[in-house]
Amino acid sequence: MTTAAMATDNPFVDPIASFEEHGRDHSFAVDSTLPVGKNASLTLGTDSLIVLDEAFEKRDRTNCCGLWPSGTANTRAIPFYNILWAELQDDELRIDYASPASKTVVRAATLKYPFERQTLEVVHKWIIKLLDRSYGESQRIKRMKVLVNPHSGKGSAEKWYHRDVEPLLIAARCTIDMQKTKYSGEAVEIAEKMDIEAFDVVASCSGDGLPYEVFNGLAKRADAKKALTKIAVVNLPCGSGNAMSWNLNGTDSNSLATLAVIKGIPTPLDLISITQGETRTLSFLSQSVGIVAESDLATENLRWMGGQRFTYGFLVRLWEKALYPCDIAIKVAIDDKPSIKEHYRREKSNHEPASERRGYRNLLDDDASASSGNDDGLPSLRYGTVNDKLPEGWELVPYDRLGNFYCGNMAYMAADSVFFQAALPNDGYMDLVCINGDIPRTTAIKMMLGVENGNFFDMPGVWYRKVLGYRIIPKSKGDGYISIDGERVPFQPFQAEVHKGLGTVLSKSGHMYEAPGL
Ligand SMILES: Nc1ncnc2c1ncn2[C@@H]1O[C@H](COP(=O)(O)OP(=O)(O)OP(=O)(O)O)[C@@H](O)[C@H]1O
Repeated sequence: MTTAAMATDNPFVDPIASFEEHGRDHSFAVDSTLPVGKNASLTLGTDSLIVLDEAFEKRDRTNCCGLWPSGTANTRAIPFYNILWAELQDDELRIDYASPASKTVVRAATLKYPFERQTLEVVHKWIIKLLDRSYGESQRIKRMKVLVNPHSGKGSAEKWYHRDVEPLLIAARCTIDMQKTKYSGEAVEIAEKMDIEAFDVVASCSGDGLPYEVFNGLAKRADAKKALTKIAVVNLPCGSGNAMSWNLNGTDSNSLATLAVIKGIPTPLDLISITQGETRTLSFLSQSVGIVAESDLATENLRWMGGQRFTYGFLVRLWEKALYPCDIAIKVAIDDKPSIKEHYRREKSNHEPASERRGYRNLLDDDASASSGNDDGLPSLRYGTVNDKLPEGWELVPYDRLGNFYCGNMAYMAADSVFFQAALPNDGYMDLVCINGDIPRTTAIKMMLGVENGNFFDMPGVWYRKVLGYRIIPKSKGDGYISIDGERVPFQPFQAEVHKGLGTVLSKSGHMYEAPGL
């Protein structure tokens, strides 16, 4: 049988290898299949390692509840994405991989095969190829600072770390320095003081609160710009709100998120400077004034309701047609939905390297000169602070019927809630949604459902813009709610401006969020 025929008959033959091999020598095919032991072989397929082993048939006929891609009784296809490591130990070839235990759980597992000493060089080369295909552009053996918030969510973060996270990191040969946070704000101090040369990643086993602290700790350093570029901030979801993990890992399962981090690609992330009073902080997720802030922050007493508490708070306020009058000045970048869609599609097909996705070098914008700053600290503020006079061209407009002011830097705000369908990790814009508070109740409920079913962006009452900065001055008397990344801040005016690609995260694609998009 010719190789070409084999390729069509046998789904496990790498078609590229077959094509290259056709009419040439047979070196690639020999190299991609490694005979191991008497009745087994390992083949580098198109996107999987194909393990052919007579012993499977006797040992396990169940294909692990159908969780592996289909093979025959004596083959197993392990996606390269699931391969964690491979090496020679004594006279054995050892392959560590993430084995599916259910649809939402993977566990570290190992394959071991003996090999002949005289084939050492061949096996060695084969391992190099396997690891190349398994990691692609993702860094291997990541050096991880892991922070565990024992109080996150229902208080299980430490247990989940030891059960779901650590074994996978060890199997992938990551180096781990784990620390439990002892008090609120400690992650800021840890990030501010850490040796950034000794680590590649800070992973928080928590909700979104700890990554927020880590970004802000890195931002406090004298070498903030370098630290935010070098250290990837990631979330291993253990909280009640795990938006960061949904956006970047596509899951709130700890073990699947750990695998996504192990295989994650460094991705610049826009960060937003918030000035309020005399403070300057960084936001990575969202800012809200009005119904969203209040539904989240004013329902802490309803925590027992779990995820439903937010929906309940939202519906009560919708029913009351609550208004949150504000004066707002906005530096708009794109203000109509067709242009936003076009921008989104253009960015989706843009695969320029990470180094090109930071700063405002290429933005033809009058304010670009001050964008990057000249020193190693945080970039200077192009639009000044909330205490400065309004930047030129900005105009404060009364929004007296405002119901919801919601500005996002990521797409998912919670599981199943893609509020910002056009959000991109490093397009240099924030996504701003404004909704009037006096729209009919039925429309408001349709909008709420639209967030879950993906129709939200196109709804007529949803005012969606891409913006570079804004100032907001709440007008109601007394104490209201403003939320920055889910944390309550004083009910006072604040100003925001975005810094293109200032931070770094790990993502699956290297340039997009895991949300369905537009
Ligand atoms: N040991 C600790 N004791 C009390 N608070 C802590 C401790 N460690 C961290 N925190 C605080 O817990 C808060 C919540 O952090 P987390 O990252 O888990 O986000 P979250 O999504 O808000 O959590 P939750 O799941 O509780 O809603 C953070 O503000 C952090 O400062």
